[in-house]
Amino acid sequence: MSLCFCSILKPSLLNREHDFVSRWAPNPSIKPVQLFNLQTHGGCFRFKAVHTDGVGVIYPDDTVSERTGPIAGAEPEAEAHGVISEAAGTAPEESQDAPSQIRSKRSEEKKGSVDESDRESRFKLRNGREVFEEKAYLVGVSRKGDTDGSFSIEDSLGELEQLADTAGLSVVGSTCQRLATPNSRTYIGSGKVAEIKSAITAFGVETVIFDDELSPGQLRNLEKAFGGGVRVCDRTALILDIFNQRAATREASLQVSLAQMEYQLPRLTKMWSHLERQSGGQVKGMGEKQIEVDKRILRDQIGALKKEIESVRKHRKQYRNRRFDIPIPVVSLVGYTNAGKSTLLNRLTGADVLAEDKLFATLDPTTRRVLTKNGKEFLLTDTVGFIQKLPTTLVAAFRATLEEISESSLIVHVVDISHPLAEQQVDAVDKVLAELDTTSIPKLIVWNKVDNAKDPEKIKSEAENNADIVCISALTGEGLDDFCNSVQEKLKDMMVWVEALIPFDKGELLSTIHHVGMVEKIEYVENGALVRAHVPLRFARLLTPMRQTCAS
Ligand SMILES: Nc1nc2c(ncn2[C@@H]2O[C@H](COP(=O)(O)OP(=O)(O)OP(=O)(O)O)[C@@H](O)[C@H]2O)c(=O)[nH]1
Ligand SMILES: [Mg+2]
Repeated sequence: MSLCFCSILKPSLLNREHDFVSRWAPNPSIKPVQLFNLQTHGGCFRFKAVHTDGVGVIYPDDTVSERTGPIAGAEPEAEAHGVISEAAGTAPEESQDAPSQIRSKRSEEKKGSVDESDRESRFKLRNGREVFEEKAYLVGVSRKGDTDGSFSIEDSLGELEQLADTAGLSVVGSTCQRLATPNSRTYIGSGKVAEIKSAITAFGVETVIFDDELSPGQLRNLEKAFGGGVRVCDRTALILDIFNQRAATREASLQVSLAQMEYQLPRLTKMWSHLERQSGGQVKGMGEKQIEVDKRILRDQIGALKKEIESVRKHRKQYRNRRFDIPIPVVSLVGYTNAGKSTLLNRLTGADVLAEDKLFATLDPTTRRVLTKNGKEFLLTDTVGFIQKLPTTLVAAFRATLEEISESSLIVHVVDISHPLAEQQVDAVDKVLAELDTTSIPKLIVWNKVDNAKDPEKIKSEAENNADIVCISALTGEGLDDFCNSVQEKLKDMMVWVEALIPFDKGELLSTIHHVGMVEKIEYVENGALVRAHVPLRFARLLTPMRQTCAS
């Protein structure tokens, strides 16, 4: 993928020595090649390659595409999809560039290929970066028999458009097809392929985005069918790209890189088979060997990333354990992307987490202390938003972050109740929560953006009849006291009943009971304060030596 819309794999993010170096040359006159910028290009790869001595241009795109033909012994599904692109005059250091620099460099390249008058107007400022707004065309497929009440194909395409917009693309059209089973070679039928080809010409489309994950072979075949340098990609690549653009911390960058590599690993298949074709079969088997080498290198990088993420995970756990020493319950905000989680955290704690009308504004968890009006305390954690068809590689890569959720005392599921697809979004979030093994954690549902709902009164009265639902507007502040009370009630259900005699010289314990527990009665007696209260289990253990049964 190029320009603003690019899934740039950052091989040297962690260990520079793990750079993606390929030593394929069988001929001593051909120097080893360093692949310094591995990008998805419609799910396949475009390597910017230079010889390690910094000279020479190898296999421009055109050469490869001209030579692309049926591969002997290859399954149609597993057609070659690797392309080594021209890199004349490009220094290998480019791999060390920040993504924004790489982006703008690619934007520069693109500038030359687009009509002058059109060009300038299509450079837009996104997330503080100048990006070239590619023209995108969306394609969705609905399966016959898909009647589970989830997102309709139109709804899903609407969401894909939002994702494309977030990634910095301009959507110029879309189409969908109903199929019993997707075509194994091109996902959609040949008539649809022809229809999209016409749209590409008519609208000057540069990128075609499919709403479902495509196989590597399907991606390649579609790119070939559309021709003319049109990129093809799928929803997963788009989401990975947004995450890549949004990753602001080291932890998020690591997790995104891992997800990208895991997405790309199966797509390396047959990448090098062009070598066999170009050499007229004289070095038969070379491409095959190279795939293995490249896969091994990528696997090594994945291994290194996983180790690094594991150390981040341990760090995070230590930090959480330290937090557990303070017996304040942790409440996690979860929900569909754009539901208003960060706005709620900001409103309750005065935090300054980025909250905006874009998908996936938040990638890293932020925890802040909430002090309620009645003097109670709890910790509130904002987390990454979910989406339907969330790539499993992403969930797996973000496990370290998502552990925050599975170790909290209470999960608050924030729903944008004003959204026409609120119900479907709730189902999508529940699906991800089930994957995270959170069934034993109590949940509170928050219907947010009630100020924006068509019939707020109806929604409020519906919520009143359900003890597990609170209606709020994080924007206006409406219902926030009710929210805090409901959180307290839910937390109380998780607490244990204690009766303890707190000596006068341990006064600080008494004030902690007030902050984190629910005090029923305090009686001051000769040698201390006799307390009857609900307290968090961890704190109850601390009080064990002081526990006793009160007389009344
Ligand atoms: N009208 C209205 N808008 C809201 C409310 N709460 C949040 N918003 C808006 O909804 C948009 C998304 O809010 P965020 O807080 O960023 O949503 P989020 O759930 O954190 O989103 P991600 O980080 O992408 O998962 C922003 O434009 C907010 O101003 C609300 O109660 N009413
Ligand atoms: Mg957020």
